[in-house]
Amino acid sequence: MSEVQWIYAPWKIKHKIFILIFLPFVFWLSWYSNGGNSWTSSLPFSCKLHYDHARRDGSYLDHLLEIRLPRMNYSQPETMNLLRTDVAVLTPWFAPIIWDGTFNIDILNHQFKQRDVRIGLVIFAIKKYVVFLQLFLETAETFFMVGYKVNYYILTDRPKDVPNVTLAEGRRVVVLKIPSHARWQDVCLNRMEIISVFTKQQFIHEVDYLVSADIDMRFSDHVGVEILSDTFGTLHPGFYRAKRQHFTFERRPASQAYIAVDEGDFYYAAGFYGGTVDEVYKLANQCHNGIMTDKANSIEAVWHEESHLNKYFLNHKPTKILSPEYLWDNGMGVPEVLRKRRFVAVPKNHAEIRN
Ligand SMILES: CC(=O)N[C@H]1[C@@H](OP(=O)(O)OP(=O)(O)OC[C@H]2O[C@@H](n3ccc(=O)[nH]c3=O)[C@H](O)[C@@H]2O)O[C@H](CO)[C@H](O)[C@@H]1O
Ligand SMILES: [Mn+2]
Repeated sequence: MSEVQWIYAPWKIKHKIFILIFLPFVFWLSWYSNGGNSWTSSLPFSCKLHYDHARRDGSYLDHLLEIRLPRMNYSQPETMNLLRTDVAVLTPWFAPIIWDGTFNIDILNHQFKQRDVRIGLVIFAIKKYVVFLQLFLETAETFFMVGYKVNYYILTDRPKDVPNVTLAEGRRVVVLKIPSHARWQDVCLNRMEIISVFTKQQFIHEVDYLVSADIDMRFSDHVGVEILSDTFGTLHPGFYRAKRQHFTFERRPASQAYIAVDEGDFYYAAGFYGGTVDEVYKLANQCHNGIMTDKANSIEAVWHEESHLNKYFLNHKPTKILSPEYLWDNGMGVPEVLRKRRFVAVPKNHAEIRN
């Protein structure tokens, strides 16, 4: 008799039992150790997906990518000298306030490029506001997130009026048709609901960060990854020097946007804010809920969704604050602290354009 013992013989009854019990266990272990996201994550063909994901995440493959990146030469960061002496560059909750002179864009690009971040710029062009699209898009191509993947999400009731603008590689226009509203106030208020719905449905699968901007604006200087953070808000050009009791917060306690006179950090403009897709979803959803509750109580906040945004940022402090360089109105002149005007209001005839 032969002494050969089969170590692995799937055709034998005992080994079949072995396969039936052991193989599922191997798959389960692999799935579990992959974070339990998807059973396909344990298969080899998903490696590339995971690699791409990790790149964007800035997580565990960083050290591999770094080998291929060039060395950087830049002057040593200062520990004993201030970058700016004329403005605050940090909030009491340790969020940086972004002014010209406070950041080195080369260092930031070096960091963000490794993650290959994708940015969604959300803009509404309802009714006559489509006239602002051309200049907005052209100047965004020159100044906004140059060198990065950008999706321009244009929410409009007039898709046919979206102009054809030449875009750099990796950047595209995504036109999303939405209904219009008779009152301009409702167009503004409705932005929160639309952003929350599309973020959950679509944006979350396509980009890493979302930036929401007014359309009656043009870019006139660099706006790049220095703005990106979990959440960021912009200091309103009309109130960045004002005392909090003069902020135009909603002051009626009946509104969900109510803020007392002795509360509030800054007055944030609704014309430029953003964050990671997850955080923008939470923000838009919560503001939308506040707006709906107000509606049920027959009250409309004084500055519409901007009032609700300010209430949200009071309770959920932004992790970065943009100086008014990132939202300026030339009607306010050009104070000395403002070394750059990056995103500027385009003058408009309110009565004409809103009706
Ligand atoms: C710079 C800034 O902080 N602007 C805020 C401010 O004024 P603005 O006076 O700048 O508001 P606005 O007329 O620009 O309206 C806000 C945005 O809604 C869209 N829109 C509005 C009306 C319309 O018929 N079609 C249309 O597409 C468009 O994207 C526009 O940019 O107050 C508004 C609410 O009162 C919003 O909070 C704006 O974000
Ligand atoms: Mn505006």
